[in-house]
Amino acid sequence: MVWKECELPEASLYDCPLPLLGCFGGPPSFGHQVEVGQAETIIWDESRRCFAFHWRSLLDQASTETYFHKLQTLAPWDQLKGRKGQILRSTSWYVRDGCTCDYTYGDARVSSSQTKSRSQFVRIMEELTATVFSTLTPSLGPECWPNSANLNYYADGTQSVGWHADDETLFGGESQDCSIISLSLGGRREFWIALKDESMEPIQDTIVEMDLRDGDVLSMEGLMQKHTVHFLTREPVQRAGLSPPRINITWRWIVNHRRACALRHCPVTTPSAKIITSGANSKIWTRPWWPGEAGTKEWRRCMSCRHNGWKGGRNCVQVEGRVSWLCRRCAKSHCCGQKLDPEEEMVDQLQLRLVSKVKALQRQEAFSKSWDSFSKASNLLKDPGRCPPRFLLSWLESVEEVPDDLQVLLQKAKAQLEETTKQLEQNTKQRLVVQGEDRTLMKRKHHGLPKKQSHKGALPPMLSISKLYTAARTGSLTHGYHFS
Ligand SMILES: O=C(O)CCC(=O)C(=O)O
Ligand SMILES: [Fe+2]
Repeated sequence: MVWKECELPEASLYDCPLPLLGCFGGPPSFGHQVEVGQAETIIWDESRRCFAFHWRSLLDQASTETYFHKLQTLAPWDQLKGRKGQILRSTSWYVRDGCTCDYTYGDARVSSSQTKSRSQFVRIMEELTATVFSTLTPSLGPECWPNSANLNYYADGTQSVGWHADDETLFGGESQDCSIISLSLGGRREFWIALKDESMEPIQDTIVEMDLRDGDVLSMEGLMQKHTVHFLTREPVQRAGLSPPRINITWRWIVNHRRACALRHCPVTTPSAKIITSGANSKIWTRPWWPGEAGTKEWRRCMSCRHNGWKGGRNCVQVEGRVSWLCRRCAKSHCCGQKLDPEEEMVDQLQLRLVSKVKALQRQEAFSKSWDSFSKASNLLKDPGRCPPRFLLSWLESVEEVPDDLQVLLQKAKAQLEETTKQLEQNTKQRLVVQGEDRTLMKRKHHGLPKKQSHKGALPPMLSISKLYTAARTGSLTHGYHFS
């Protein structure tokens, strides 16, 4: 990770104080043990006026589960689709205090207009905004809280947001200080931040990686949207279709209301505390890539999880005593005894179970032919170990060979899936995002999926296994996860 000081420094914190949210609860941590309620610094770059902080589990599990469920079912979701009809993710838009501004990214516009469930949605968002900001910045009143939020719903790990900056005119982030505060609910996902070059492309050797888990809050402050881009990776193929759903809420301050908005000429109140202390020893600091920060990193596909996060790979290290190149997450879990998240272990076990079942059937001639034609029709690799689990399950279903223990799980998950899908669809407008090749290309490209899709062709109906996790979280499927 190479963050060098900027040659043309931005205004210093002393010349132009910035009320950093990361410093409200006292000095943030710089790579040390984080105290309860304390923020961990992810980026501290005084030369660019870029600051990012992370709060682990700001909301407890009971709250995250409640809000996840309410937002999943009551937010007016817009389903964003790519050119090939694939769902990129769903989004929703919330504004406070009489604002009627729409939100645009690329050429898709999310309206703030009325919907059936809007009043319930607004009530939940008001409550959630109060919960988060009275914890983060207890000394500030509601008039200082953000006046809008963009929500994203990722049904599973195949859905993501490409490299982009939240530099829309509405928030003024392209040229002035702009704070964005994001809350994660549901499944863990990886979030990368990098300095950007003149053409908005991330500079590869400046990527800072982190995990965002259920209840976590991340702030990006100062001129982050001017100098950096961020990216929510897709999960490794083997795991993507099984990863639990995630909702992300990013609060922002609209500082340039649209012409038609009644608040166009109203002054905007943003936090204005005189907090500029930091405890930082240096003017530039990024959270270390762990483990092996000192070791040589190479951009490769991880040899364990096979994740190709961006441009066919990601930062990997050769951990002592092993020949293979591993990504940050696998290096941690393989070599340093650090456990994966329980949900991920469940996914890995399920994948192993599915792969071994498919492999066992493959050894029988009749099934072997069926698998060959299925993998060919679905453009999959023949080796089941290299196939996404949902395809394995689809095939097992198609040959009626779902193991007994998974049968129970499947039936329950299907019932739950139908119910959730019905509720979700009631609140979801279909929107096709047409991908243009103009000035908006950068943003569009950054918000869309990478050009290549790994799986094409006709597929049998598929079970969205991500819903298993919704079920598992509510306890109804707990017993389904015992594997023989
Ligand atoms: O889901 C996330 O964590 C990132 C969302 C994001 O970057 C955005 O909405 O602009
Ligand atoms: Fe963003």
